[in-house]
Amino acid sequence: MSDTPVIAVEGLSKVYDGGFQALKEVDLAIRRGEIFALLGPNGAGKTTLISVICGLVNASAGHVSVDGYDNVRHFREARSRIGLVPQELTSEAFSTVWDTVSFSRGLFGKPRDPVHIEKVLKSLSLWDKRRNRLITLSGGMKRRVLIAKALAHEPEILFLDEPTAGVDVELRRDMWEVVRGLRDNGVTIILTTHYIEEAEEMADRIGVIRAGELVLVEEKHELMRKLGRKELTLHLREPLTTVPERLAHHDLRLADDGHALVYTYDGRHNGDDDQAGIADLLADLEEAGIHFKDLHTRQSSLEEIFVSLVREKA
Ligand SMILES: Nc1ncnc2c1ncn2[C@@H]1O[C@H](COP(=O)(O)OP(=O)(O)OP(=O)(O)O)[C@@H](O)[C@H]1O
Repeated sequence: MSDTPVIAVEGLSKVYDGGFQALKEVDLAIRRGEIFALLGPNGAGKTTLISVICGLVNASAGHVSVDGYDNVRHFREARSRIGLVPQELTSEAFSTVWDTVSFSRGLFGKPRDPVHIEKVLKSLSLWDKRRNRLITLSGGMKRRVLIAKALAHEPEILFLDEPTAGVDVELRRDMWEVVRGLRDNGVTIILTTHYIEEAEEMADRIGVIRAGELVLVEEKHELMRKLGRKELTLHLREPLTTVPERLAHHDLRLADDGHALVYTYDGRHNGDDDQAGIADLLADLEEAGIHFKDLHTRQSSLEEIFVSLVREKA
């Protein structure tokens, strides 16, 4: 993986006609070969950001370079490196899979290359359906056709706008496999999603956009480690009505009508600190004569982290 970002966004702002500012001085560097998930509430500016990077919407200020090419001055070079997967198939209902995908390649001025189209269709398990008209395909296959179209001109970078919006769980997992496969073949992937689970499952890095500002860009694991909270739940033999005074210095609360004690600790202090905290707690419990019959731990999900982040910045 080279160090030069495959996409460099600098000081990008967008004010739409009418004066609405949808992006505010966004800086972002996408690494070659990564899966980057852009998260944000409705109207945060995700689609605007993608559209500006892809050259579909003009920026009001700032620059974007794609593989070293300025996306305005060298639009063709920049755009040819990008595949864009929209949410839905428009028109073309009566074309065949093969024709639709081949046509997309032509739009980028690339010479016909049946071998490449065959490779793309096979990689997306669409080969058997190549003679089918789009109207005869299932929802999942149509989504695959969208990806095939975006890959027809051999882009290095693939943007997926809400790749699994409104699809069932099985198809979602299936799409995740497809996207991972593309990444394994060296394609850089940028996806927007409302499903935090999707980012948690797939992304190497996560960017959170809120009201046009990129409020955070972080390695997924780092984000979960830094902001994640951990919980230890002790299921008690005898229920308690209050947390005993001698345990008050631990961060404890009662749950399950006094049948459980929940100890919350910070994901930040992984390691010795926590070990000491839990060991102290257990010793104090023993001394207080509180016995438990079972315990379990959990770590906060990206969803919880995200909700607290968006709330924090509000
Ligand atoms: N052509 C336009 N003219 C004026 N305002 C626009 C235009 N397109 C988008 N906006 C506004 O810019 C803001 C960002 O929109 P954008 O579509 O980028 O958000 P998003 O994060 O993709 O949202 P969603 O998750 O709902 O798709 C919104 O307030 C939207 O109303």
